[in-house]
Amino acid sequence: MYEPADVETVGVVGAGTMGHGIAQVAATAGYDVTMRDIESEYVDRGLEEIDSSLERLAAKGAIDEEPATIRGRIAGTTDLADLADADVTVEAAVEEMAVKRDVFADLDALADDDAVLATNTSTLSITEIAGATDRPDRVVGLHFMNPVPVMEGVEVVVGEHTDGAVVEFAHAFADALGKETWESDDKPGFVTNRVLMPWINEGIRAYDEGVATRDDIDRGMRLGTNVPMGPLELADHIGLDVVLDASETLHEELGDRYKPAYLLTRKVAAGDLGKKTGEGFYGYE
Ligand SMILES: NC(=O)c1ccc[n+]([C@@H]2O[C@H](COP(=O)([O-])OP(=O)(O)OC[C@H]3O[C@@H](n4cnc5c(N)ncnc54)[C@H](O)[C@@H]3O)[C@@H](O)[C@H]2O)c1
Repeated sequence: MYEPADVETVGVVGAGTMGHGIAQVAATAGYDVTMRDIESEYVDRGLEEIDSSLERLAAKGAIDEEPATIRGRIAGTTDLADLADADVTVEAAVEEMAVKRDVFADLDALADDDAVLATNTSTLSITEIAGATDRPDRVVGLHFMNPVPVMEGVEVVVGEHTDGAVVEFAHAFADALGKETWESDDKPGFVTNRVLMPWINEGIRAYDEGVATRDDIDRGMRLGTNVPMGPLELADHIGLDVVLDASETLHEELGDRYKPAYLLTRKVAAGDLGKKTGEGFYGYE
């Protein structure tokens, strides 16, 4: 098993909200990064987001190198085979088991035998994803928080067959990216989403049932419980489709107390997914 210092190249699958953030922090930590999405327009959009995030961080004096230097370590691609040299790959594609299993089977076939394959899944079983590979001992959950360059925490999720040395590597690798970790067993929603998703859904139900205005629900939770965002603004920030996918998985696995709120389902059906579409519980420019 290698140490984070032995890692040269990091692969990232998915250039969306999480994927481009993970690529950015890995490049900022000095690793060469190859980021893959299925369409070149998604890759380009991810790279543009990285450019503007690095510019913002540079303006605040929060990064030690020039944005161009960090950005120069990131290559975008639509070809998964370009991740063949990656010592560790973090998958951040859509939250669908079939997609993740396909990605992991393909990565397993092309990556070095000792490469670590990590998934950023919010709720899906690490063990089931690992089952698509011949190296379930080298598959681990690395659950980054959104926005990745800002949030300091990473949840390390341990699958049924994850090797202890790989778990140790996952903590050390997250540490090398400037993050702090905690560990969860591979149970639905892990620690964070098991507790967070019912909180968000209850906020949406309270809004739908007229308990308070949208703003007062968020304000009440911010001021009343000292969290930086209330449930409705946080849902918009995460993406309502992502919240719904996570809630549905928890509902299937853990029963009715995790049923997604009706208004969440309706907004996703309407295509109002939060910040990323400009409309969710709030409107965005
Ligand atoms: N959004 C959050 O707050 C958050 C937080 C923690 C974890 N996650 C998890 O991270 C993962 C990604 O979420 P996101 O919010 O970045 O979603 P997103 O919709 O912003 O991005 C997903 C990207 O994956 C791409 N994709 C789909 N299939 C692919 C494939 N086979 N290969 C490569 N790319 C593929 C899509 O084109 C899209 O660009 C999900 O598993 C999600 O549950 C999300």
